[in-house]
Amino acid sequence: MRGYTYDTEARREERALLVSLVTDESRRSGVDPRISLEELVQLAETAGVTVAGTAMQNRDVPDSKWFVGKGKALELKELVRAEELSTVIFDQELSGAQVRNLEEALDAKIIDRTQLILDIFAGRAKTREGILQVELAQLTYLLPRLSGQGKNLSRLGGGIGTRGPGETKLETDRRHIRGRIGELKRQLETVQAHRQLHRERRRKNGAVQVALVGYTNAGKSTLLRQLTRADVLAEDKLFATLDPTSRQLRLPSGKEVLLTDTVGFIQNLPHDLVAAFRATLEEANEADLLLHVMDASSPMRDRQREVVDEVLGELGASGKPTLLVYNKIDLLPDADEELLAGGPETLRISAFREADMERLLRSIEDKLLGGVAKLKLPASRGDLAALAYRVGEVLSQMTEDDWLVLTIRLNAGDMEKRGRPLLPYFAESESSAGAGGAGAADGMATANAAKTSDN
Ligand SMILES: Nc1nc2c(ncn2[C@@H]2O[C@H](COP(=O)(O)OP(=O)(O)OP(=O)(O)O)[C@@H](O)[C@H]2O)c(=O)[nH]1
Ligand SMILES: [Mg+2]
Repeated sequence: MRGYTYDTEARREERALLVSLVTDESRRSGVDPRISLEELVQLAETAGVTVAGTAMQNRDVPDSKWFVGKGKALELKELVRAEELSTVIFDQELSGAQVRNLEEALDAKIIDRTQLILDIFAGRAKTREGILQVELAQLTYLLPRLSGQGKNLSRLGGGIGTRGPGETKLETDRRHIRGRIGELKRQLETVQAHRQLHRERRRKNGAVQVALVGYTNAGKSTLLRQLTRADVLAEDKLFATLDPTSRQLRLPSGKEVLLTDTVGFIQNLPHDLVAAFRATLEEANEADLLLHVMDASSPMRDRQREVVDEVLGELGASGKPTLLVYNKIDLLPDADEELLAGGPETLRISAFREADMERLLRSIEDKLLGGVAKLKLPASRGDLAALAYRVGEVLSQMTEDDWLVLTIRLNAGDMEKRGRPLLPYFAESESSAGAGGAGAADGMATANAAKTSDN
């Protein structure tokens, strides 16, 4: 039998066959199995595997022993032998028993979609939190698959590449793994509490936060780089980004906001995994505005958009002010561009066009700034005037007798945090661009009316 230890060299030489089983259940899910398999090819390539070919089988339900039908298993065995393949990767999740049976029968390493994604994550996590999360997800995946039988556990742990729950850890028993899971959870709690503190401090400082979210490979990191001139890794690979990266972003008015890149989403991501990355995605949850970046050139773009919306829903971030950004428009023929769904809140851009970046910045600003309002302050209250400059952009300023009249384009978020002393002085509010802005501006007008009737 093969020894399943992999170094980078071996990883490069890995040649795999990719297999998808189409069942009644998967047909009901509405996910096109060919598109999913196509994505599996990209995932495998991202993991450094050479894809030798793909195969599909239709069956009402998976075979409990072999997952695919027995005849298909024999066919695969023949292929593995003839093509000298090292690995067979399945597009669906396999049970521990199925992995063992197939490994024995095909004499190849068997990996499923989840494990492949976990392997990619393991190779890419950089921060302590990311590394802990990946190990936790890997062990959670592994545990129910260790159904006794005294097999060498390292065989199950041997995914693509060597990182992840290292072989030494896996040679020990389940109890050890459970212990490790508990330990990882505790460590994560500490790291996350720390991050929470950090976030709260950021909030207190009044930093307005914008988060880039979207399907993997949509161009989020590229946009972060183009918009902030930051040196951020962007690659034509799935899951290039695992750890959230934040950079200062200067809007056209000169206002600075914090722009955060997040891990990309993918369909059929097991729930455990989503949970594992929940903390990372909390950055999205905390944001004042989401930029939902889509790859307009992908034939799967509508499905991808749904997947992202679903995950955002699970995170409790669905109601957030969101700007839909169709990216990579340069790859589309003009005629196709019109087919893109979306209303006035939708932007069509190419990350590589300077003019589009300026347009995007303006849209972010419009979306963030909650509307225009007039503020009438007693000229003696210079302290309040200073505050006014901090809650938005002052568009004009004039004096009327003993009053100072300011027209301000408000930032709704800031207003809530720091604008309380100003509330009674707002004379009127005009148009409001942002979602949160309308409410805030109304509130101010009302507060003013109450004040006026007092006098
Ligand atoms: N043609 C074209 N390519 C783009 C555009 N934006 C990004 N790309 C390319 O798309 C690929 C993926 O970009 P990334 O920025 O890494 O994507 P991401 O959304 O951060 O991906 P993950 O971190 O994997 O979730 C890279 O090769 C980019 O150069 C665009 O507007 N036009
Ligand atoms: Mg990225």
